[in-house]
Amino acid sequence: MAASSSAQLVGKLGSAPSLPTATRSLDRIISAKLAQPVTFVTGNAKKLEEVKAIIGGKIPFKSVKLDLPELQGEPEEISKEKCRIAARQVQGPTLVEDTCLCYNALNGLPGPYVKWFLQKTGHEGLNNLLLAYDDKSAYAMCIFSFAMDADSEPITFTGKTHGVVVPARGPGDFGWDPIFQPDGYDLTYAEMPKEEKNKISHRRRALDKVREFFEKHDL
Ligand SMILES: O=c1nc[nH]c2c1ncn2[C@H]1C[C@H](O)[C@@H](COP(=O)(O)OP(=O)(O)OP(=O)(O)O)O1
Ligand SMILES: [Mg+2]
Repeated sequence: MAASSSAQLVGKLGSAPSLPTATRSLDRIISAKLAQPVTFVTGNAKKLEEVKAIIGGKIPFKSVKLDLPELQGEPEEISKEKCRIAARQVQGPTLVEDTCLCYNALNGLPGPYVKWFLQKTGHEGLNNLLLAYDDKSAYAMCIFSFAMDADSEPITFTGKTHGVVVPARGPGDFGWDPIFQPDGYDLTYAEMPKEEKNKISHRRRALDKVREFFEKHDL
């Protein structure tokens, strides 16, 4: 971020020292038009493709490819911490997201750890995790976090799509898409045309909230 706009933001923060951090950060967002486009940080090209297809042109953003740490904890905290780490590098308005695949029979696991299960055990392993259970239902969840800069408390936006876990069907070019079949469809995410997935996906639902927030605050 340019030194002048950074100083301007710090000035706004300094003017409301008694407010709780989250309120203060929202106050700064409301009162400060973005001095530079949002930087969406991800190491995943497929995510970026979907984010572009869903909000490209609606929210001006650029992207940076960084290998962010895979953190542990509750999904919302993971996403916020990921945003704080990314914002330190970006030095300006920062957007990240963390994606979970949550099995109801396993009280939300593998959740944020799905990346490792996928990497180590593949689609078959992700199915086998549910062998002991009749309940194959799951939800895909995306939590975006946005921060004005490294000093701001990130704000989160969550989107969920419910469905069932099935043996892999369809192209295997994006994560666990072949084993997730959203409710109301006979097709897995992988079998759907991209435009269809982007209409109903966890990512779409979260990004609708991000967009509303940007519109509401005229960013
Ligand atoms: O819509 C999706 N459909 C299928 N698979 C997906 C989707 N979205 C993320 N995924 C995969 C990527 C990774 O294996 C894990 C989430 O981990 P997650 O840390 O959020 O993603 P990542 O490390 O690939 O990229 P990033 O640099 O943004 O953290 O689920
Ligand atoms: Mg990651």
